[in-house]
Amino acid sequence: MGADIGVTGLAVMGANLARNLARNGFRVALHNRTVAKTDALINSYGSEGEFVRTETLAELVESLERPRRVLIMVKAGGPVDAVIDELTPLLDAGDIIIDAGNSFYEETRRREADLRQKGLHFVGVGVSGGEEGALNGPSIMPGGSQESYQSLGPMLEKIAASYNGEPCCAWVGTDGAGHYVKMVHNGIEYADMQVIGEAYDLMRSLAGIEPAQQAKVFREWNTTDLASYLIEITSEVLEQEDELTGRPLVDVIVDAAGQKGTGRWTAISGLEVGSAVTTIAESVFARSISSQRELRKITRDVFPAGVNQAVSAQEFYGTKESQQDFVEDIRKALYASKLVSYAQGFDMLTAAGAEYGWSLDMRTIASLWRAGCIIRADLLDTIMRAYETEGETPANLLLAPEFTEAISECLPAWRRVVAAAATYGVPAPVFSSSLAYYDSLRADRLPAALTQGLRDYFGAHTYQRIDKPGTFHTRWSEDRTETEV
Ligand SMILES: NC(=O)C1=CN([C@@H]2O[C@H](COP(=O)(O)OP(=O)(O)OC[C@H]3O[C@@H](n4cnc5c(N)ncnc54)[C@H](OP(=O)(O)O)[C@@H]3O)[C@@H](O)[C@H]2O)C=CC1
Ligand SMILES: O=C(CO)[C@H](O)[C@H](O)COP(=O)(O)O
Repeated sequence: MGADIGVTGLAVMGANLARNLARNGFRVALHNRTVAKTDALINSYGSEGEFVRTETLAELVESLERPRRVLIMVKAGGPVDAVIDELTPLLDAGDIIIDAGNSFYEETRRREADLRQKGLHFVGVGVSGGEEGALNGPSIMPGGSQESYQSLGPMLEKIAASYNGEPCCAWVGTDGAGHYVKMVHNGIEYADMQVIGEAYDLMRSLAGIEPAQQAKVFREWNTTDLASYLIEITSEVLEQEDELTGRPLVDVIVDAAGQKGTGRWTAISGLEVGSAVTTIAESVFARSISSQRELRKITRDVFPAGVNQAVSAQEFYGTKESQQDFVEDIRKALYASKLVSYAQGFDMLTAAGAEYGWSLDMRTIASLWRAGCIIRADLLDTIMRAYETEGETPANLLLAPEFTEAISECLPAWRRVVAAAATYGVPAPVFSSSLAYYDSLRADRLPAALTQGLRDYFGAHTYQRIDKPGTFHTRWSEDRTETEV
């Protein structure tokens, strides 16, 4: 009997997905470029299910039932193409190649089109949940053809996380749609982490609340409408003591955030599809600034922190009562900013669906993120409900009845927190830009009118008028009369 599926790429994610498949009763053929990893997996976990050890991709393909299903879980980019190039001549029409890594959706579109020509199915699948999720049930976002999902779906649904008995796995759209949805998930993940970071920084810098004490605050917040995996693990990271120094671990970690690309792609794609994903983009830039350590050092030397500002902030927020009020303000600012990042994520999904011809269903996508993935949060169940009412899809999530009241309720606190951050010089780029997004959406008039006037002045770019249809230009360098063009 052949194996049900082959997995190539047995680093943390591939190894755990393979184990998850085997634990769920599938016969799994294993392959890794470095054979020692295959052996390590079989030695440690071989008793968890049925594994077939292979040393080459040819052996892997040979060991599979038809139509063959090969899941690639290697480093995104060139390695995926290298594996596909080696696999393709070994496969037959109707076989399925699955790329479950964090591949760039445009590459998935290219690979899918290319392999379709050769009679193969190529399925780009977004997988989220990290190491633990891959093993015990991740959130799975498959793209590719609907036909391939018929063969693959039951298997993926079986190993996925479940929420109220529903699998967090559903076909989301053709070609690169799965990887696009995963990319947006990661963009939101960046924003989620950045708003948590800003809340931590403000509590510490302005109210003097130390990490261990903040762990309790985050644990408390996890019982509110902020309840989520990332809030939960924040308390664990904050209470961790460094073995070597006895200091809070967070104080000995270098303050330069890494990034592998998905956040940057989200920001770029937002610009391309014309969706203002300011909160998400600002989160990516926050990581970029953190990594410019040399520049930060030089700047700090030129503009030292205002010691007096910090002292007055401590006087203001340091007393027990004002501290409590400030912490509650920060919680509200965090929640409102988080809502904005989800609103932007879904807005760009809507725009991308139209751009790429994907029938992305926002309700389904929200449902997939309710469990298993890194951004899982109670909020996603509410978002799912916001998209449930047929014919009443909100133009923007902030306008859904589920959230309008929440935003109004958080608003005064959100403004106070942003004002405090600016007054005392604590960077809060995402709290601020999320508030600016909200204010921009609700503004009666934007200064874009002046921008249009300036564009017309220097480049004859024309403008439209509020009081009559048509396109107009003022003869700025002549007699300044207006002409319709
Ligand atoms: N880590 C995480 O939390 C998550 C990761 N992902 C994505 O899943 C994928 C796998 O991630 P992860 O498990 O962390 O592993 P890595 O991204 O670190 O990739 C390591 C794997 O890629 C293989 N590999 C690298 N280059 C090649 C090549 N040229 N040819 C063949 N194989 C190659 C390695 O083989 P060898 O052992 O021989 O070096 C190894 O199996 C990535 O796309 C990642 O972005 C998705 C969700 C969460
Ligand atoms: O996909 C993931 C989680 O959902 C991966 O952990 C990814 O590496 C996170 O992105 P980055 O490394 O850029 O923070």
